Parts: sequence; structure tokens; C-alpha cells
Amino acid sequence: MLQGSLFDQAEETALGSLEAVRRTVLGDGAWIDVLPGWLSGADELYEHLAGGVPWKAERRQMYERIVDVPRLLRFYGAGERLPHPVLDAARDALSAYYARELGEPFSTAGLCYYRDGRDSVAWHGDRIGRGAREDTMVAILSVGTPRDLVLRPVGGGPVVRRPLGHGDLIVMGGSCQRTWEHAIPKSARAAGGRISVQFRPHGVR
Ligand SMILES: O=C(O)CCC(=O)C(=O)O
Ligand SMILES: [Fe+2]
Repeated sequence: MLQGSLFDQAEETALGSLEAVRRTVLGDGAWIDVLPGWLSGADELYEHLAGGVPWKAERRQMYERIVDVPRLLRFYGAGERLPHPVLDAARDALSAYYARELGEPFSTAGLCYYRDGRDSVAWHGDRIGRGAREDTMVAILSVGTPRDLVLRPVGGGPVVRRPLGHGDLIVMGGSCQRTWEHAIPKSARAAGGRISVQFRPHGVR
């Protein structure tokens, strides 16, 4: 009974308007757009993804050793059904909002599951694909325990830090993937898990 009534009161999972995004120009042709609380009722999405996505643990060669990648992953290619309908809605809303500036839709979704503060992603740009040569955008919806996304210019410079909370959106745009690097540092404070959903255009990885 109690659980039922609590569940009935839970906020509906819904996206707000993208008109409220605020842009910060980083320099060297790179920028970030941030919209805290884009998704409301994010608990339901977090629980659904944490329990329902067939997460993969990967291992990578690091110099002479094979090490665990410190997060769980799942990639959804163009045309693949996303694991929650609100993610299709998010991708489509981003594609519509950025259509003129981006010139193509967001088509893939990469999901990362940071199980706790020990999980992380090291400094990198998303440069496996076209992001190495072309301006593009990577839009990230974050749910779960807040974690910082940090950015720094390639070759060094001041670090820009953006805390990403439950339901927050950040979009990295312009030359950000090739002239800047980003990371999710380990955190002694983060007790719970975080899931990020990265929307990218076709061919950007
Ligand atoms: O989890 C995030 O917000 C960032 C993940 C990321 O940078 C990546 O997968 O390329
Ligand atoms: Fe990245």
C-alpha cells in the first residue's frame, strides 16, 4: 500500500524545453551548452537503465597490462531501439533544436554506467570518428549521483568544471572534441551510481 502510494506520487519522467540552455564559449572554436534539470522524474529512468540495460564490462590494453575499463558500457547504433522511450524523445528534441547549427541529426546513443565514485573516464576527446577533423556536437544526459565533467584545452590551460546532476544536460559543440579534452574524474564523495547517455551524430565516436 505504502509503496503503491509513493509510486503514484512519483514525478512523471518528462523533458523540459531546450530553449533554456545556456552557452559558455570555451575558446578555440569550442563551446558547451548546459541545461540543469532538463529531465524531470529522472529516478524512474535511472532505475530502468541501471536494471534493464545489458551492460558490458570491457577490458583494455594499458601498456603491458590488461585492465578493466572503470565503468560499464552499452552502445546503441543508428536505428537501434533505445532502452527507454524518453531517450528517443531526448534524441529527437536535440536533433530538432540543433538542426540548423549541427546540420544533421543525433543518431547514436552511448551509455556509461559509473557504479560509484571509483568509476571514471580519463582525459580524452571523442575523436575515433569525424570529431577528429570536423566540428560536431556530443550531447550528454546525466542521471543518478552528481559527478563533475571537467574540460581543458588540448596542450594545457585552465580546467572548466561542470557538475552534472540528476536530469542535467550538457552539449559539447564546435571544435570541442579536437581542441579540448574532457573527463569524469574519480570522486571520493560520490556514493551512488551515475548513468550518462551520450547522443552523437552518425560517424562521431
Ligand atoms: O559520462 C560522461 O558524461 C562522459 C562520457 C564520455 O566522455 C564518453 O563516453 O566519451
Ligand atoms: Fe567523451
